Amino acid sequence: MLYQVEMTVKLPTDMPAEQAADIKAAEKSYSQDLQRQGKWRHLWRVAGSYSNVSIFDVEDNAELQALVSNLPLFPYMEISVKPLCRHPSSVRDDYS
Ligand SMILES: O=C(O)C[C@H]1C=CC(=O)O1
Repeated sequence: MLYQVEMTVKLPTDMPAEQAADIKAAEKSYSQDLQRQGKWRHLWRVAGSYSNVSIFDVEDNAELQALVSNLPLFPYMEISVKPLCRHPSSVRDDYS
């Protein structure tokens, strides 16, 4: 199943810079691993913000919840999720 996930990062303003850098590095590694597995299909920055729009390709709601809740930045993000299905006018044949 495909999901559009929008994540907005809100780190506490008093978080020490080194701690923030460590969490961001862990997040990068985790997200790149999921991208290489094909589970995190797209990752786009929303211009002018500390938000991203992502497309996840996972088995079901439970797998999405497991992956997203393990994000190192999860405690510091607002997240919205929209389930996607194929558009009848789409000419693409590389996804279901
Ligand atoms: O920067 C972000 O949008 C948050 C998060 C998503 C992937 C990643 O490396 O960081």
